[in-house]
Amino acid sequence: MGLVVVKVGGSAGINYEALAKDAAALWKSGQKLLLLHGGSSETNQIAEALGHPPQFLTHPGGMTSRLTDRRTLEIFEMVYCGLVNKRLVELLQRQGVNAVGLSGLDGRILEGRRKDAVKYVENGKIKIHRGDFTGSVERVNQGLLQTLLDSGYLPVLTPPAVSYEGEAINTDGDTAAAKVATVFQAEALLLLSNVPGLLAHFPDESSLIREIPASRVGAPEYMGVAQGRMKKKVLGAVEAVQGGVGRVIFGDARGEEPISTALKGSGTVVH
Ligand SMILES: Nc1ncnc2c1ncn2[C@@H]1O[C@H](COP(=O)(O)OP(=O)(O)OP(=O)(O)O)[C@@H](O)[C@H]1O
Repeated sequence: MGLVVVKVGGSAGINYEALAKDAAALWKSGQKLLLLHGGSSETNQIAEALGHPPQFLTHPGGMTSRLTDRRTLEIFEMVYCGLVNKRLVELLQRQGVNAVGLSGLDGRILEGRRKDAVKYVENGKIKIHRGDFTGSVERVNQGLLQTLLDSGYLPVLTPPAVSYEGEAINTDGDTAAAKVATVFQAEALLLLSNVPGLLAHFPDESSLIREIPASRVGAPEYMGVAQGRMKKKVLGAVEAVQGGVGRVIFGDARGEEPISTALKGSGTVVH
C-alpha cells in the first residue's frame, strides 16, 4: 500500500473527531498516512477577538491571500500550530495512534522562498505591499518525514513553512500538500474541505463534478468554476497529478469516515 496524503481544510464545519477516528482505523489496518491541515476560519475568529482583524489582498490574477504582518503571523501560529494541530494530535492519541504534530518550520519540513513584496489590486490599481511573511513551498524534508513514518509515527503537518533565511512564512496548505504528495509519489492526495468536492455551480452542492481527467484539470472549464481559495486546490491538483501522484480527490470532511469515503471515490476524482 502506498502513502496517502490527506489535507484537512480549516474552514467551518470540519468534523475533526470523525476524521481522527477514520485515520486511526486506516492506520491500524496498515495504511500509511501523512496529514496536513489548515485553520483559516478559526484564525479569522481569533484575530478578530484579539483586535487584529484579518485582511486579505487580491492579487492581479484574481487570487486572494491573507496579509501576513508579524502580528498576523503570531496569531496564525497560535491557531495553526497550537489549537488546530494539537486538537488533531490529541484526537489521534485518544484513538491509540502515536501522532506527531509538526509545523513546516520544524526540521525545515516545508521550505521555500519568502515573498516579501506582494502585488495586489486596490481600486483597479496595482500596488505593492512590503514586509509580508508569506511564500510557497519549494522543498520538503522527506528524510525526516520518512524516518517518522518508518518508526510508526503519524506526522500531522501544518503551515507555516520556513524561508531559506530561516523565517516563518505563511504558506498555502493545499499547494504544500501537493508538494509533499509529489515528493513521496503518493498513491493519493485527498483535499478535504467543507464542500462535497469541486462544484460546477458553487454553492449548489448538486452540481458536483465527479471526475476530471488528469490532463484536463488545469483547463478553464475546471479552473474557471473554482472561486477564491478553491483555485489553490485546483492548482495543487494540477501540480500533484503532473508530478506523478496516482490520483487527487476533492472530498468532504463534514461527515463520518471522510478519508475512507473519499478513497472509495466520492467527491471529485482527478486521475
Ligand atoms: N467551485 C467550487 N466548488 C467548491 N467549493 C468552492 C468552489 N468555489 C469556491 N469554493 C469555496 O472554497 C472553499 C474551500 O476552500 P478553503 O481554502 O476555504 O478551505 P479549506 O481548505 O477548508 O481551508 P484552509 O485554507 O484553512 O485549509 C469552500 O468552503 C467554498 O466556499
